[in-house]
Amino acid sequence: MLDQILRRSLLDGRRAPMQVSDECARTLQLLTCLQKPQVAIELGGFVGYSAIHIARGLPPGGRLTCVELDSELAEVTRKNVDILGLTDLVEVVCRDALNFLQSIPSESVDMVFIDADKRRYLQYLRESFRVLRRGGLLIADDACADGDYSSECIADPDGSEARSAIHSYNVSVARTKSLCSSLISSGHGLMVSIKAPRTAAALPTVDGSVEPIR
Ligand SMILES: C[S@@+](CC[C@H](N)C(=O)[O-])C[C@H]1O[C@@H](n2cnc3c(N)ncnc32)[C@H](O)[C@@H]1O
Repeated sequence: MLDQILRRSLLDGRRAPMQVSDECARTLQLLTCLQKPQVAIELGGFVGYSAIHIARGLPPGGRLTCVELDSELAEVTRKNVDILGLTDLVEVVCRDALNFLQSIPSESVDMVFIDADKRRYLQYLRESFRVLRRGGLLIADDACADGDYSSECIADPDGSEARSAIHSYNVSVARTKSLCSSLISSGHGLMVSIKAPRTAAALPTVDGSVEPIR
């Protein structure tokens, strides 16, 4: 059923497939099951494939907000979520991901999955770090930076800006003592980080350096 939905959503040939791999989707579902988030956020919905897997891993009472900039894709995601009977669990918001994150109160979110504009990964990191509660889970797709990003952004035709931003993201999470991170090699790589449950010592900055928490 899920495969049929995905195939139908891509069939018109206007969209290059950019959803996570099947293996990655299962890993996301598994991580969601383990984290048991009440409040989860996904940045970059596309046609809803990863959103559906995250939603399937949610505990009772848990909700996912899926943020997608493209109104047509947001509508396709809504439709696909509805076909699978997950409408009560997923809200699809048509909005810029960074702008959305900036509107969220600090330490109010249990899980963030980053998969929107690759060039903005460091900004997403900083805002996600702020909105995550201690013990919150942060997952970033494409951590191996080995995908073809040429179809994702007209302003970055060879994907070099995307690759460089992902690299800076990886360096930044590795240097941030208040994040415990590890790379899972599903698909193009999932960088998985937990915000330290105890006193945070430092937070990431947009240039990849680390500054102490005041
Ligand atoms: C790689 S796809 C997401 C795939 C999806 N997570 C999945 O696995 O099924 C990236 C998506 O991010 C969306 N996007 C790009 N820039 C964005 C932005 N600034 N804010 C929100 N969404 C954005 C694109 O329209 C695209 O649908």
